[in-house]
Amino acid sequence: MTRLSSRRPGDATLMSADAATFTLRAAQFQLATSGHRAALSRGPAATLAERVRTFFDAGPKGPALLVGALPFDRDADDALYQPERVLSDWPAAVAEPPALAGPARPEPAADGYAGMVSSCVERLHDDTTDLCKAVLARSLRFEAVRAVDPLALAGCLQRDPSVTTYTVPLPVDAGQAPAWLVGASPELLLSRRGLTITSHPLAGSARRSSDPQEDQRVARSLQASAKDLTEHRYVVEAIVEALAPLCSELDAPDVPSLHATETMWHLGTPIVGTLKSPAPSSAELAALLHPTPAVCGTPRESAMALIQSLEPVDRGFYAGAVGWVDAQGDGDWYVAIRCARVQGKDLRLFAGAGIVADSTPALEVEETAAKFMALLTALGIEERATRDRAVAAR
Ligand SMILES: C=C(O[C@H]1C=CC=C(C(=O)O)[C@@H]1O)C(=O)O
Repeated sequence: MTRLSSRRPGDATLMSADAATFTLRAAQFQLATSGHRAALSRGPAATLAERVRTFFDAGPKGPALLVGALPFDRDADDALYQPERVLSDWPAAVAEPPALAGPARPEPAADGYAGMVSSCVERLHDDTTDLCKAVLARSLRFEAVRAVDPLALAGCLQRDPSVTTYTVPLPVDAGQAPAWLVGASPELLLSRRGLTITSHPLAGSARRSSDPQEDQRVARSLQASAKDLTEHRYVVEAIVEALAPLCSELDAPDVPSLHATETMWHLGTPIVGTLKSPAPSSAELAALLHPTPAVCGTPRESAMALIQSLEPVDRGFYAGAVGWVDAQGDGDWYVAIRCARVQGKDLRLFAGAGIVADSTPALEVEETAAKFMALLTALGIEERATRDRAVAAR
């Protein structure tokens, strides 16, 4: 199977996208597939390992590969399928990203989101709850002047070399326009090659500055922020706790390091392990870890209940995971953040922030506004950054 391509997307003999085009482009690894040969039977995270095993055990013809997405909610159905073919040439965008037809429609408005954060902080101070952290998200809805080409949007997101861009077809009802999740994730949930696994959780964030000195000051202050270190620690603890019983070796540094995208600083921890044999597949491991406290919270069940009671929009596949698994169990799964659900002219951008007991509502509004910038910039509204920050924060 040809998965690794040394070709840079955009400079190849180009093919155009079909409604089932899947792309995942990381610094070291690129995968693009076309067509939809067979669907993996749909189901919740708890049954994914078994469904993947059954699929490959049947010895299907075609690429020995499943690609797709896990939704945020472990109980909702995932969307994995076997593609028709693995592309050796990167699929082309057929158009530029279209102009937006009007202003953002926030879901909820900034003051509504600040209110959600206040309710969450109150809950975190309540002695009768076991909640330690919850990640609260909001969205911005836009209409474009014409149908959005997911590959064009991904192409713009690829200007940031630090992220993994993705276009993942999503299930739609009969008769509806095709839908995709399109994004630029900085966060590796789980990668497996043979017995070696890696994960690179992120949590704790600050908006980068265009002034180099100020940018360094922001980075140092993030590294020293007790609130952000706490947010981060919950994520690393959950991942190490889940993986340790499956590994003969597992290494995670005690202190997180800085991880930069074009627009954000994050705290990150590189985790590396060796699986015991027989090793679970990458899909099984992703389903085990997901959703980590980077997108849900601690403990998972209490955080999930709070998210579902406070957020006005169903996350769908935002804050889920996107990736691939092959018949050997190898694969890569990225946390589905910094993304938009795209369907026809409709775009819904998502951003969330981890809330702990000493979070401040206004700062979490600003953090989510900063996280929208990757997508807003890709949509061509960078030049008006000041105004758009206001738009994103509204
Ligand atoms: C939930 C998101 O980011 C997560 C990943 C990195 C840092 C995060 C934070 O600092 O809150 C979030 O946990 C998002 O971008 O929508």
